[in-house]
Amino acid sequence: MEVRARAPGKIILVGEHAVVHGSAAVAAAIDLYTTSSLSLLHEGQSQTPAHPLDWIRFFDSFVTAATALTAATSFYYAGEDGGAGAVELDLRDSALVFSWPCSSLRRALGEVSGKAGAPTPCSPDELAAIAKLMEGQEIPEAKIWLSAGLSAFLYLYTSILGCRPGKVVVTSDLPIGAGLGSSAAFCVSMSGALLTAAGTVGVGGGSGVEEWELFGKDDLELVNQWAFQGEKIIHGKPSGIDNSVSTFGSMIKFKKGELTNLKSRNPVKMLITDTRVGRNTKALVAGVSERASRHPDAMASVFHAVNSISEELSSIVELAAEDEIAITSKEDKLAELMEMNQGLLQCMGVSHSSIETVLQTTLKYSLVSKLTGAGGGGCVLTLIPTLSANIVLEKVATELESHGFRCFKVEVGGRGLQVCRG
Ligand SMILES: Nc1ncnc2c1ncn2[C@@H]1O[C@H](COP(=O)(O)OP(=O)(O)OP(=O)(O)O)[C@@H](O)[C@H]1O
Ligand SMILES: C[C@@](O)(CCO)CC(=O)[O-]
Ligand SMILES: [Mg+2]
Repeated sequence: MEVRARAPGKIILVGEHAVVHGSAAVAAAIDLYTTSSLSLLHEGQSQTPAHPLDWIRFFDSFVTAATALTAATSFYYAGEDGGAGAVELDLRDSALVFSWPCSSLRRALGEVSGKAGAPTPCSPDELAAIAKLMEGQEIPEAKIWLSAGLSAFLYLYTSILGCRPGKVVVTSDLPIGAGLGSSAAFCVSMSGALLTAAGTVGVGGGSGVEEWELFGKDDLELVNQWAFQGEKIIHGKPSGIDNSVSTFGSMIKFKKGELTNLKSRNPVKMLITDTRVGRNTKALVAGVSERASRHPDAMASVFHAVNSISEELSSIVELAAEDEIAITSKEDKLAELMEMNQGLLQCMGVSHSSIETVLQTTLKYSLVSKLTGAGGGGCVLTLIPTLSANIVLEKVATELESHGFRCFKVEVGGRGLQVCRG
């Protein structure tokens, strides 16, 4: 049985960081996805490549990448394990394969049997056991940041399916660690695939034809709860906004765990600029919390101001959906609110010289930008007004790319988690 689940990345229009401290924020799904494809294996089933092309890929990676050593070791382990098999994670875009023999998982985590209902948070003991299981993996130094994603994977896999053998292949359109919610899309697609394979969600679904299915609200709620636990392993203290918008899609207002769906008739258009400056959400979120504990009153005022901006922006989106304000007036207001939010993100200490370069460049063309996600580098949003000429867009993108940045346009407010069974 193969289950594929895909979950979108997101943009945060306003409210990042402040949302961790209880303010409202507004986010929307984008049309870039992470896909997790899960195949369950029977105990004793061989994990060596079945298809001749897979053997070619296997040997190719063996000679070209040191990481293939890990893959090779995993096949050896699968044999040593008395044929009991392994749990394998193939990160296709990074050309890295990780594998854990089921016997090692059982030794480290005990006889976990898998869980059908709501998640139990990963305990400190479990986290320590997972950290030990990571020691055997050869993660290239330049990609050491992957270890957080691998830990979230091991937690989700073993908690939902127990220590039974299986293989998950992950591919993604999203830049990783750049503010577009790659960690949430990873956790949502993984939880969606695992819970579907466990028969916990999507029961009765599946038309027998290979097509993308949407889940009902209760199933999505459950996937979202599991994905949030995965996000906690990667982020430390997530607000839950990223996994919620990745699971449910659309445009949402999010405050203290409460989600409001925002109807949006004329979705906003955004240019995204990836500064290609690497950053880490966990560290940036911790940095803002430290600033808040050094200056509690000042930061409370900053978070309060962000809350007002998010509330105002969400009511403008809703009024525009009901045709109560014209699209151009809506865009002027959104641009001003985004500009104000960017100033407050600078107060929080999460901007970066590369982000400032994007802001100054787009301002030359009278376009407003703000960072999106955790900041510190990563991606910047530029609002594209309906009436802006294509030639202006081309010029601004060319100038941004001359700085070494990468620009792309996204569709905003699309679908959340989708699943396909093969
Ligand atoms: N496709 C993937 N494969 C493996 N790990 C992934 C993948 N996508 C994300 N991750 C994990 O998530 C981490 C990036 O998460 P992080 O929260 O720092 O950035 P982000 O989610 O892209 O941005 P933001 O949280 O600001 O929206 C990576 O370092 C990795 O551990
Ligand atoms: C920085 C942050 O507000 C958004 C990251 O996309 C963190 C969070 O809400 O979990
Ligand atoms: Mg993230």
